[in-house]
Amino acid sequence: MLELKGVRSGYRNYDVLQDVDLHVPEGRIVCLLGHNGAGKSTLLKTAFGLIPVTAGRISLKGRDTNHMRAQDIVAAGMRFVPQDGNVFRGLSVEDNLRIGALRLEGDAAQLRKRIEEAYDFFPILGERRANPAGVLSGGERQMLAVSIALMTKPKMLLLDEPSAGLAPIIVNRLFDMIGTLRDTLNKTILLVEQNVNEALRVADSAYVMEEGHIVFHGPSSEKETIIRKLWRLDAK
Ligand SMILES: Nc1ncnc2c1ncn2[C@@H]1O[C@H](COP(=O)(O)OP(=O)(O)OP(=O)(O)O)[C@@H](O)[C@H]1O
Repeated sequence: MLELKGVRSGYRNYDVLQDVDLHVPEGRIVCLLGHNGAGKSTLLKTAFGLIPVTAGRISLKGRDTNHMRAQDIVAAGMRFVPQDGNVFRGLSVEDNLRIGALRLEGDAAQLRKRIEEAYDFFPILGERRANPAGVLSGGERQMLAVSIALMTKPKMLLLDEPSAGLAPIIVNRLFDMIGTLRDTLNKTILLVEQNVNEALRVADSAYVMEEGHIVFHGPSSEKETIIRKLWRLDAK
């Protein structure tokens, strides 16, 4: 579904990503792990067309997206859920969903259907539909952020640390929900996470990043090796 080959990208005059190869197969959850500043968010933003590629190639469903803008990447079937600022706090839950639907605004029946689908998937959002997003709990806000992205029926989601700041019990439910997105809605997901245990519980495979380089790629069952990589216990 998503393929990065030899990708370099970064900010102003320096590259953060260094020859990154990464593959997210269709219908799978792939998690991207690494310490703060390793380049994980930069990778997601690059894949979503928010940061230009200086070398290498990115493709989505076999189509080159290197020079595509984020809005065209959305149209091609991918949505990005950033870590912060992923909902309009002053707007109601329902208005957030409307905005998430982008160009569907003109088709009232389609829009209503998608909103109801969001409420079916997350009943708590239906109960809170008239509330401002700013009063939702952290977990509810993440559900809304994901639902906003789902409004255009993307095939692929990029999720940047969805569990940040959430209580452990909520984190557990959130990851169950991420697994359900794959298992019942057939979504393909690239997930950046600090919560290694929960991410590996639902992911099919994992990448570990260090200083802009991929230093490990393998199935999520190789948890011990992954943790050794993260703790830098392996000799380089
Ligand atoms: N807008 C920016 N301008 C310049 N440098 C940036 C910018 N955003 C990030 N960086 C730098 O790029 C490097 C990678 O940052 P990035 O946010 O991708 O890391 P990360 O692995 O997602 O970290 P975290 O887990 O803390 O979110 C860091 O050195 C960071 O300081």
